[in-house]
Amino acid sequence: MLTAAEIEDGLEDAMSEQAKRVIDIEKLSLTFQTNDGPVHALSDIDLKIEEGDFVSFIGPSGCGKTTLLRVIADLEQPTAGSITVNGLSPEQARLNRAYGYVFQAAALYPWRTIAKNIALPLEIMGLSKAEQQERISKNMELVNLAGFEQKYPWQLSGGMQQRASIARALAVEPDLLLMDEPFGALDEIVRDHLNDQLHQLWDKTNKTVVFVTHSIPEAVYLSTKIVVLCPRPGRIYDVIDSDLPRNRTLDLRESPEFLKIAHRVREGLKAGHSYDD
Ligand SMILES: Nc1ncnc2c1ncn2[C@@H]1O[C@H](COP(=O)(O)OP(=O)(O)OP(=O)(O)O)[C@@H](O)[C@H]1O
Repeated sequence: MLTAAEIEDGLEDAMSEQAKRVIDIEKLSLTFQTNDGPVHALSDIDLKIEEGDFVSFIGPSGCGKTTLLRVIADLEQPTAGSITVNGLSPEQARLNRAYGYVFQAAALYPWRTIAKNIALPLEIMGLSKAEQQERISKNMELVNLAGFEQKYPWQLSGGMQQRASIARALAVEPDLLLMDEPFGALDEIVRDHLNDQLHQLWDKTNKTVVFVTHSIPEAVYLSTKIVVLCPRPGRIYDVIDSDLPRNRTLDLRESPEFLKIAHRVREGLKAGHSYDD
């Protein structure tokens, strides 16, 4: 028989387990009503994301990756099922500034310096000038852009602009970072470099990241969990919990363990792919 203290310990463990769940999605579907009829963007999605996970959504065009990210961010409403973010509705989580969102294009205001772009959400939050300055310096440093504060976006390369937009998302100090193909438009060498930097940043800060990509090496290199989606209707085909070491460098991509996971992702993508796309 369990003692009262053991029951209490068990309850505490269960509660702290519960506290670590960042995203909980159950039987979630989303159908868009369009002039051409309904589009089943997401169907029967079940997914759990824990604190500190790096989760990639990968799948062919139109399988619902962006829609799923937008549901988490409260930018789209599911038509069935449930979702919580930090135990709250996506709307409450958004109002609590639970997440930072990084878009496909850097989306920086060209008439503002990089520092002023990063300051914008902080001004809206009502932080003092000194607090804004502190967060700008800290996050410019984190993305290796220290010294570029007074430049305008057009004076920076595409990769630097994307790093600046990551710094802007981080400056709000969210525990959750939602990233929609942030490096999709960059050449492969720059992309490798940014993958490496993002991995180190995640490792240092232990944030939870949800990341949309089309690239198998990017998904496998960055993720602790890879969610393979397939289209019509958009659904989860496979969830791969990566057993690669947390400490990673780009040469890991040549290892048999890496290639094995990449192979499983590729098989999942092939199964869900239509060559009409
Ligand atoms: N606002 C909308 N109204 C109607 N249909 C939409 C809307 N947004 C997305 N869709 C449709 O929902 C499906 C999923 O789109 P989504 O953008 O989530 O796919 P994706 O996997 O992110 O694609 P890609 O890789 O091309 O960015 C597609 O068929 C798309 O046309």
